[in-house]
Amino acid sequence: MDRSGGRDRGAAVATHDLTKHYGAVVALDSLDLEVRAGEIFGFLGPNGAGKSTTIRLLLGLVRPTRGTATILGVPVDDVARAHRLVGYVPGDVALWPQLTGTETLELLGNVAGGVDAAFRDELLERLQLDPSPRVRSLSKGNRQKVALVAAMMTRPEVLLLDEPTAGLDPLMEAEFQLLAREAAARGQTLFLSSHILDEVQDLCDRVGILRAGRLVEVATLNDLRRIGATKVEIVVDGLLPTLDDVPGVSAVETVAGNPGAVRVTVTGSPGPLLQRLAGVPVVRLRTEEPSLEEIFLTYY
Ligand SMILES: Nc1ncnc2c1ncn2[C@@H]1O[C@H](COP(=O)(O)OP(=O)(O)OP(=O)(O)O)[C@@H](O)[C@H]1O
Repeated sequence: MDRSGGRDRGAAVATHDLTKHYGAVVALDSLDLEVRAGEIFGFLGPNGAGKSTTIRLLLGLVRPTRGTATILGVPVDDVARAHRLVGYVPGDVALWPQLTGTETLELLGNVAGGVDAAFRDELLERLQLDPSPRVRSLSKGNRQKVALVAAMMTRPEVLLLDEPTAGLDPLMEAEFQLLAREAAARGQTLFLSSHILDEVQDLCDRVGILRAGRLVEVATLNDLRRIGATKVEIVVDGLLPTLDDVPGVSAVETVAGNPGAVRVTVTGSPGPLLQRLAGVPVVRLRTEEPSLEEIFLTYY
């Protein structure tokens, strides 16, 4: 979905052959990715897949072994310019323990510039964060909220968020989702890493799936659902036609005790199966869509 309001600003995030080795470990292997301006892009993968490494590379916090990355056309190694365009929440939020939340936001706001104080206060209220205690005495979830407010309060063009809702309770997670949608509606781009499918499935336009440092898929969630195999149970009155050779049909299982019943798995269009069943007295046809969880497990 294009939420950029028709503005054509090119790719918000673009990487080419982006690669990071740590000794013998290939944390990220030749990533080619384009995230469009104004989209909410989910970056999914199991622990250790390379999500945080990618975000650190985009922030210029680590240097690539090979390859390039840009934020709205600005090379990420031009740190001063690139950081004017981004807000971020790191995976392991590290803040100054001796400062209060308010002081932290003031400090980070001075560095970033362009803080809208009214919007910052709205964020604090909506995330129900009292920023007056010292950071050292804040819970993990509340520290996460400080980082979220700091990332969002300047309304940056691009938000790079590494597991942004880690430690938030479900109510606050829902509020974060609202804030993320509002940001995208304003034309901001969100790049959201997560290993939790639920977190991205309601929010993201497209997702990239990373496994062991390699991008294995980039697709909309609807496309992913279509890629998955649908289970179909068919009951006919009489003899079943042969189904093994129907294009897209696999895992044909008969049902014990019922010679007219069969379970099959269909990938892609169900058309060929329906053609084969034309003229057969079908008494029951039940389909079961794959859950996104099942689809993701096939990638992981
Ligand atoms: N500083 C480092 N030194 C050595 N190896 C590292 C370093 N940082 C990351 N790695 C390795 O690179 C790989 C990718 O790690 P990364 O933190 O990017 O994964 P991730 O997808 O963010 O995982 P998680 O969901 O657990 O945060 C892992 O094998 C990790 O052990």
